[in-house]
Amino acid sequence: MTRSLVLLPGDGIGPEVVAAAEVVLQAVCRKFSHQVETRSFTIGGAALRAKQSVYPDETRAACTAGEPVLLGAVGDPAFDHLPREQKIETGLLALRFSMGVYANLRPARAWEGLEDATPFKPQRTAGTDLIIVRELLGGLYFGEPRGIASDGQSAYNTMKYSVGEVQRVARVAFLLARSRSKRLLSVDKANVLETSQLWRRTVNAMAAEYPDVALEHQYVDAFAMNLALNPTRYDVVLTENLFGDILSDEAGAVSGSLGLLPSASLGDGGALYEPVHGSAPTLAGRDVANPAGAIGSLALVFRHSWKGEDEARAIESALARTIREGHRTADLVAPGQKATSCSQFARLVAERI
Ligand SMILES: NC(=O)c1ccc[n+]([C@@H]2O[C@H](COP(=O)([O-])OP(=O)(O)OC[C@H]3O[C@@H](n4cnc5c(N)ncnc54)[C@H](O)[C@@H]3O)[C@@H](O)[C@H]2O)c1
Ligand SMILES: CC(C)[C@H](C(=O)O)[C@@H](O)C(=O)O
Ligand SMILES: [Mg+2]
Repeated sequence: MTRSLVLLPGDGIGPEVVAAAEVVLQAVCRKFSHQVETRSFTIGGAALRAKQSVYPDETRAACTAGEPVLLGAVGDPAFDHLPREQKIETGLLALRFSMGVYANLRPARAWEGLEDATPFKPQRTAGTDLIIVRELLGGLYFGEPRGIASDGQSAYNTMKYSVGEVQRVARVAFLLARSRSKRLLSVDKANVLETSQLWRRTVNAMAAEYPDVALEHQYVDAFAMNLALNPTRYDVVLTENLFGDILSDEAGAVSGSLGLLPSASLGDGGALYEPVHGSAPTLAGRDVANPAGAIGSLALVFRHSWKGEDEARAIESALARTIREGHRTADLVAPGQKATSCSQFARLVAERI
């Protein structure tokens, strides 16, 4: 059977980390005798330059046809001045919205061999293995009305959630918790925000359907601290869009680098896979980016889209072994120390599949 994967290399380091994931994909196909056909489309600044649109029609058609999509990153400082409707980041949100991917799974773990690479004490981070389930299509990112007043002296965004929006992402989190440690933490700001009060009430009401899952709640400010103090305490963490965006970058620091974090965005149809990091413009074109987040995202393609748990584990084990054996990209070495390049790191992972 031939599987299809849509590739969106995007901007900055995006094409380099996607190319790294492709090298690993080829190794997986050889080992497991799979055939995967890849097709690449433009998005973001690259698409704006080539097609005058951040999310061109042919890219949209490919991404909404039901096949999994692997995105590198988007973002280009040359276009930061554009108004919101034309912004590259607005194109990324349009991609996610068009694919209907409301549950963004962002796993973060401590890596054996990287104990000295985080600012945290290894005895606190060792054993960290958590997944943030970030609601991806609601909240402040999409709420209307939004805008800047005509006199330019004030601006506003709307934080909005419906019961249905909370239920569909909470269901993913409850089921994930059931398949793991049976513990679910929901993070909100219910002491201040009505959206969070609705969020908490909805999640509490659903808990009866999952009596085997122990549900806990924390306010987002307290959890931001606890994630740094005690990351090993947490397993599945459910939260709304903006809180999840911020907390997942913090989880990147707990792991050692944002470049290590993969993600899977799931909905009722298609699935979008992307490293958590952005286009890191200062690293682009230098073969220095860490491709682990993109390679880990490929593992998630196998796990969630292709029912390929063995393949996913093979990729994750090869990644862990490469890191354990001391191969580190520039983000993980001390200044002046020799680093493994992005492309070389990918080859090392591929050899270990
Ligand atoms: N999913 C996405 O496409 C996505 C995500 C985040 C940011 N962005 C966009 O990317 C651009 C840059 O944003 P930013 O600087 O805030 O975030 P960023 O994630 O690009 O970079 C943050 C920091 O992490 C480092 N970093 C990120 N990825 C790395 C990797 N793979 N290897 C080594 N180091 C890595 C960068 O050098 C930088 O120091 C912006 O245009 C932003 O909107 C896109
Ligand atoms: C670039 C931006 C729109 C995006 C987000 O906020 O979702 C990014 O920060 C992420 O974490 O994927
Ligand atoms: Mg982010």
